[in-house]
Amino acid sequence: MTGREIKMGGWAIAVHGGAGVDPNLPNERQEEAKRLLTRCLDIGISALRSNLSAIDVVELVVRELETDPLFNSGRGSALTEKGTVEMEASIMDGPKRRCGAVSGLTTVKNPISLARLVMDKTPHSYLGFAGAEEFARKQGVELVDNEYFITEDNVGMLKLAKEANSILFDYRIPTLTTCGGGAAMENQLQMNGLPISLYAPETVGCVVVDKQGHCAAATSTGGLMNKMTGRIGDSPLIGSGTYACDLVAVSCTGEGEAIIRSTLAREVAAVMEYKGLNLHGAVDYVIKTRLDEGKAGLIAVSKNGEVACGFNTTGMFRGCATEDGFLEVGVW
Ligand SMILES: NC(=O)C[C@H](N)C(=O)O
Repeated sequence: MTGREIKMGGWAIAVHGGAGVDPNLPNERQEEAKRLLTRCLDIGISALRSNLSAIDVVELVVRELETDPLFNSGRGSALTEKGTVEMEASIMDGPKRRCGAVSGLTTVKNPISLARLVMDKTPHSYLGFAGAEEFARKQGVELVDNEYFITEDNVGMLKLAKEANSILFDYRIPTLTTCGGGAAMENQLQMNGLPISLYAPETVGCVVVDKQGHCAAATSTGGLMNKMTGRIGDSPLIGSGTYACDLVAVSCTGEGEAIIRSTLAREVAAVMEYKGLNLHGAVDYVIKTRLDEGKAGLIAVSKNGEVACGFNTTGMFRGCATEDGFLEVGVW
C-alpha cells in the first residue's frame, strides 16, 4: 500500500506499528498486528465521524496502541541495556504548529497523553526524565510500576540482543546472524512455540486530517531494544519522527539516528512547500533521497485528504482509511 489520492475535503487517517518486519514473520503474528491496526482505525473513524478534531483523534488512537502490548510503545516497549523501559512520545497540531514531547518516562501509562499535556499546559515543547515524571505526577495522569511495561517477549529479545552484542533492529537481524549472533539466536529462537526474533516490536504512530482540513500527528515508542539508558531517538523530536503543519502531518518509524540526521518528517512538508510535490510525490522523494543507508518508513496525510505511506524496509505495519469508505491494512 502506498495510500491513494482522494478528492478534496474528506477526512483521512493512517496508523503504523513500525517499519522493518522480519521476512519470516509467521502468519498468525501478521494477522494479530493487522487486527490491532484495524481496531485502531475503527476507533479513529468513529471519532472522526463524531467530529473529534485531528489532534484528539491522534491522541486517542495512539493511547490504544500504547495500551496493547503488541507494538513497541507503552506496555510492550523495547528495553534498555539495563532491562528497564524509557519511553518517549510527541504530538503536533498542524494549524498553529503547537507541539509537545516527552522522553525518559518510566511510570507514565500513556506517554502520548503526557506529550499532549506538555503542549496544552506548559510554556515548553519538550520535557524529559525526572522533570517529565514530576510533571506527570502533578497533572495526575495514570502512573504504573516500570514492570507493567515489561513483557516476557521483550525480556527474551533483550537477551538475544545482548548475546549478539547489538542494538536489535528487526531489519538488522540478518546482520546479527552473520556477526556471530547466529548460534545464540538458534538456541534462543523459540518462545511460546514461535521464534522470538519475530516478535521484534516497533514504534507506533497516527496521522489524521479532519473534516476541517486540520492535520495532526502523534508518535510513541520505547525506542530501540538494548539502547543505552538516556538515549533519545527520533520519535519525540519534532521535525524528525513527528511533524504537522497546515499542509501535512507525518509520523516516522525505523532507525532513529538516520531519521534524526535527515529530519525526515519535516522534509516531507519541505518538499511539498518548496518543490510543489503532492503528498505521494513528496513521500516517495524523501524515502528515496534523504535516508542514505538508513532504514525507515513513514505515514502521512495532507490537508486535501490524501493519505500516503512509504518505507525502504522489507515491510511496515500500517493501515489507512478515508471518508469515502476506503480502508486498507498491510504489512509488506
Ligand atoms: N522502532 C522504531 O521506530 C524505533 C525508533 N524510531 C527509535 O529509533 O527510537
